[in-house]
Amino acid sequence: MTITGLRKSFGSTQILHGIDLELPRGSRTTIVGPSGSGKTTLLRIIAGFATASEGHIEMNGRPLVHGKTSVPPHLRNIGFVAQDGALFPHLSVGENIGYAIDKRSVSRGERESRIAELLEMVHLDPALARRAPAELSGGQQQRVALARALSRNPDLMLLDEPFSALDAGLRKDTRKAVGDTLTEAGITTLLVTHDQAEALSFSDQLAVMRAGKLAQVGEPMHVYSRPADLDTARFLGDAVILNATVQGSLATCVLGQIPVRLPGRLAPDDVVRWGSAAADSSTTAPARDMPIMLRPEQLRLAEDGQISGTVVETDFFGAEVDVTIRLDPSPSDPEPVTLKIRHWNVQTALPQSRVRLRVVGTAVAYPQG
Ligand SMILES: Nc1ncnc2c1ncn2[C@@H]1O[C@H](COP(=O)(O)OP(=O)(O)OP(=O)(O)O)[C@@H](O)[C@H]1O
Repeated sequence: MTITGLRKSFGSTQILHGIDLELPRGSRTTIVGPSGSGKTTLLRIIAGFATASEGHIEMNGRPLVHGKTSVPPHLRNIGFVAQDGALFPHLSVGENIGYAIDKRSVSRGERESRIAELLEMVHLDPALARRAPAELSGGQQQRVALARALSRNPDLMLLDEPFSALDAGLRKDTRKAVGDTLTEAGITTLLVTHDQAEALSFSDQLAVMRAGKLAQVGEPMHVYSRPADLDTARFLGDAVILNATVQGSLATCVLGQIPVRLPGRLAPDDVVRWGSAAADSSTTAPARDMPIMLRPEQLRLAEDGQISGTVVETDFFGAEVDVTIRLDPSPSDPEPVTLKIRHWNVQTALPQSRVRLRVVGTAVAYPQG
């Protein structure tokens, strides 16, 4: 599916400011963004529940939206699973799933075996078909909602925060089962969420939305490690942001000298313009002050590390511990700098202990701040 120049206004307020997004066939894409950034509005336009003000949507060569003209929702062949699954409470699980299977064109036996097949597809026991939705767990109900959406053999599946009502463990398992099912069926999938971890783990492609625009589109790993701007960096996880002087491809900061690279692309055709001097890796390039960003896991405790400091506090999460460290003052930075790293052993980072640090990998430098 291809979305081009999509805009949407409610009255005089513009909500979507020209969205361009390509969903390769059979792929999984996640749109992540803060509340109110326009994610649901975009999903509703794709589903046909809302109209666009401008722009185009094309699926498998067929135009679905052309400005204000659009194909009605029931002719789009798009499945939709909402946050609460929205199962019909008065129908059994089987009747919910079979709702869209035309009773006139298939026999009762064929219909029942199709329902059983759909239940198996979402990793549920076909015997559940006779139960009422209320007799199922939240995770099972979401899988039934997915089976119902799959019964139409959609070209595209839209998932609007379908896991957000589930508790942590169930959420992870259901997400995996749903993702696997859709990939096995070869269905192009678009998930909307405001959960960063979910966004990074579910998809092949991640689109970060902010204030009605896509701030960055790319592979999740790439967007996480080379965010296009500092807001995206902060939104997708913890970020250590430091003032630095960058010359060529080397930054000098409170952590010593660190190799730096460019932020990722904003969108496929929109390369960030880096000052020509900074792109030049030669040391004759002029030095410039700018912020740099590292992920906390790039800072490691190491006995032979060049940077020393004192642990101020720890925050224990089981497998991991967040360690806040006050760095020793250096001649270039007489003001104390405090930063947070991620460590695996709470015993080697007790509060007040003296530690040494080293930096792993490269930082991302932001010439525009
Ligand atoms: N029918 C409407 N009329 C007027 N404004 C609307 C309408 N629907 C949405 N909006 C506004 O559009 C903006 C984007 O809303 P949208 O629901 O798309 O955001 P979202 O990113 O999905 O947020 P959330 O994560 O909270 O669901 C909000 O400011 C919202 O108030």
